[in-house]
Amino acid sequence: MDFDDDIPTLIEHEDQVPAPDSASTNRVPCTIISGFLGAGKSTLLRRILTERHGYRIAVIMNEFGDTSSIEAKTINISSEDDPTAENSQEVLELANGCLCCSIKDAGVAAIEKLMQRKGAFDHILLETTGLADPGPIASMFWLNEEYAAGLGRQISLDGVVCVVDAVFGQKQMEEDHSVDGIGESLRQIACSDVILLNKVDLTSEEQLRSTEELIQRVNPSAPIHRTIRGQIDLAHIMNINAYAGGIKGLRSAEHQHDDNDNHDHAGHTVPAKHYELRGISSLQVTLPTLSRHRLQELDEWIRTVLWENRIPDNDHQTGLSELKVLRCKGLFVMESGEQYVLQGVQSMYDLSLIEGDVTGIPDSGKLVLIGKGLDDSVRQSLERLLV
Ligand SMILES: Nc1nc2c(ncn2[C@@H]2O[C@H](COP(=O)(O)OP(=O)(O)OP(=O)(O)O)[C@@H](O)[C@H]2O)c(=O)[nH]1
Repeated sequence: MDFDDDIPTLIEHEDQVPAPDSASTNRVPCTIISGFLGAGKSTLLRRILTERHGYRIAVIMNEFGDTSSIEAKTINISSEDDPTAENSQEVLELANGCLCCSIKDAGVAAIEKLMQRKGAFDHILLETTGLADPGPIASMFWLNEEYAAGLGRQISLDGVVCVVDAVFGQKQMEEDHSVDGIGESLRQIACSDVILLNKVDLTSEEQLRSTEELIQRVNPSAPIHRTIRGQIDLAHIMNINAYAGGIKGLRSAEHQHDDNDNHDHAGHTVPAKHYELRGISSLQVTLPTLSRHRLQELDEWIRTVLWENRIPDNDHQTGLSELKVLRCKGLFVMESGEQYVLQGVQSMYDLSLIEGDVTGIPDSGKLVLIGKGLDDSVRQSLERLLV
């Protein structure tokens, strides 16, 4: 089931995965696959490695696991600096043109080395371990896009996909503990751009709805797709451009419903929705059209929240353990007609002007924050800034 009709999303789904070179750059998009322990990440990736989809995808897995069912030849890619086996990579070349690479070093350098030896790919899928927080990994790739030289610049972060176990997912989320109150399964959901609710063959409709509701409370902006053994149209997880500043990915936002919007007491509309689950919460705010000055103020507000973990107009809230944004997305519509896209992961964020044709993009802006401590005081602070 998709929540696309009910909840706002900044991610577009297309019937076909767009041609790899249709993007404005020739960077190889990288999708991070996160997910709960045993939820079905490897099953999804193994399916992609064996299916005939016409794409040359490099799949980077934690371990090959049982690859005996996959027809592949092994290639050893050793480093020029270290021709001995120590830092070499073992790569499987699959019949459908995909490459499967098991890495101990999940860093950008390992992928660059792979690209140097085997040429560019149409797409890279990177599996994280079931206990990994995808936020820092996503930041690393994003940072790399900005600062890396050479090959590193050719990799761009496309999106983060989280595979959730339909049977145990709800329990995992409800029992998720950690020192700072946000356990790994909640972090994974919070940082995701797309959720796959997998193993739906093993549970009831009631359980599925209840799990979907919980997921939605943690991350209202990620579409949820139900899957069995990772069966998913690749267009839902590849080339989603979740971190790009372009207009792709924004058009579906016009289908958003705001039935439960809040109105402030002065009668102004700064509609907001707030959800919370075990310390992790999200805040969605519909934004009015912005003047340039207001945009600067909003930009400053976001920087303070992201970098100082506090709201700007509340000096008493030192908040380092209170307020923490894990993911933010936004669309800002200017009085001049210009539109800006905000993308943020952890403390990194990017505000970029949408260039070209903006037809079909909604005329009201939106800000979605996902993290910890996003309570009424944060919403009110935004209202004070915007109204
Ligand atoms: N019935 C059913 N079983 C599934 C489905 N998806 C995966 N499985 C099984 O669930 C088990 C775990 O799947 P994996 O793909 O290994 O899960 P994973 O997320 O990679 O696991 P870790 O890497 O250990 O976190 C395997 O035995 C799969 O065959 C599904 O949709 N339905």
